[in-house]
Amino acid sequence: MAPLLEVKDLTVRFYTQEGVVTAVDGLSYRIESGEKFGVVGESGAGKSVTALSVLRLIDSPGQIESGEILFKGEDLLEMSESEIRSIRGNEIAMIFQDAQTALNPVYSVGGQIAEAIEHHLDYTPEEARDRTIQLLDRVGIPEAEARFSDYPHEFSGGMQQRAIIAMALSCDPDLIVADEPTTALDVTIEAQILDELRELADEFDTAIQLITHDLGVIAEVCDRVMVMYAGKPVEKASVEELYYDPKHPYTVGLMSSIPRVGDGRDRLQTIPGTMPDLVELPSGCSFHPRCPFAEEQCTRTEPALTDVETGREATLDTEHAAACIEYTEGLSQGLTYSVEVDGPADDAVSQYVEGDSRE
Ligand SMILES: Nc1ncnc2c1ncn2[C@@H]1O[C@H](COP(=O)(O)OP(=O)(O)OP(=O)(O)O)[C@@H](O)[C@H]1O
Repeated sequence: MAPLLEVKDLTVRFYTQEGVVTAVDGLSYRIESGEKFGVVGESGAGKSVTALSVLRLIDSPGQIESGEILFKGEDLLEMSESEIRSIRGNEIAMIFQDAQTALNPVYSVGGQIAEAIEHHLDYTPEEARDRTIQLLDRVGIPEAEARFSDYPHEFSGGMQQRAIIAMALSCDPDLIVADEPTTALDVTIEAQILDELRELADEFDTAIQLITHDLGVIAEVCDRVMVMYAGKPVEKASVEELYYDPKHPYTVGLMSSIPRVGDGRDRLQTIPGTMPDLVELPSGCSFHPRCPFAEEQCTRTEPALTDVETGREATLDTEHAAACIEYTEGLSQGLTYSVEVDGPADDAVSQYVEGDSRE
């Protein structure tokens, strides 16, 4: 059976007055049926553009330049507008950060969900209403039946986001693309909603592509993760591997921004510097100007995404891949640093935070 989603060599550009922005550059990844796949990186990494591409929602001045987006083996980029519309909201649902734009203020919350169910699943109005109430209840809305007719403004932000999740699940999609679904919420509510999202997606066997700038959110929900920097994947691994054995210096830097229980800090250090201008990327490895481990050759050589075990170029089947010259095949000596950690990356993180590069 074909994998649920396979993105191959996707490149997306925006033609702006400042120049041509390559927001996504030769990106490939795969999501298996039922899998929870995280995409993480700072603002401007190309996460949202990737998500919008999967839904074929890139508008001018943006353009999908090349690549394939295979959904159950069929290329979404080759489909007609009407074919893609029947997939959107039906087989692939989406959840965005801003609930306000997803819920129409002039219709009741329950009414909107029920209408989507009637339309997509061919239910009678009564069946759709019952299923809506069940779903609202399942996502944790108290007295779901009584609240069916409430308008969006009568829901708190957290409840609105729960309703959006109910809406996304209502048509039993195979894939939910969730872009920063809980960023606007308070941390406790965020954790509850992420738990529910994960639980419901497991129950319905729905795959998730979860986009976030927060590795803590990935840990709550995902099985596998792709770290993006300046439009490219810099590391791909299972969540466990990524946390216990991160290979790319950027990943380690992102870890230093996860708040830890008991460390007394709220949001911690962020990686010094900012994402480069995507119109004119630095030479060599795009991350080198911010990398505390960078050496001269990092300014000249752009590292391919490499299997960290074999040193060969990564494929979609590679378990753990990183795009750092440290892992590139043929490098006679490698770099002198190593990001090796026993615990959850603590040593490497503190090394990073202190700006202390290797010997
Ligand atoms: N409509 C647009 N017009 C021009 N450039 C755009 C547009 N949308 C995105 N871009 C470019 O693509 C880059 C990647 O954007 P994207 O929204 O995917 O980043 P992101 O990783 O999702 O960050 P964020 O968390 O801020 O959304 C941006 O830095 C910007 O340069």
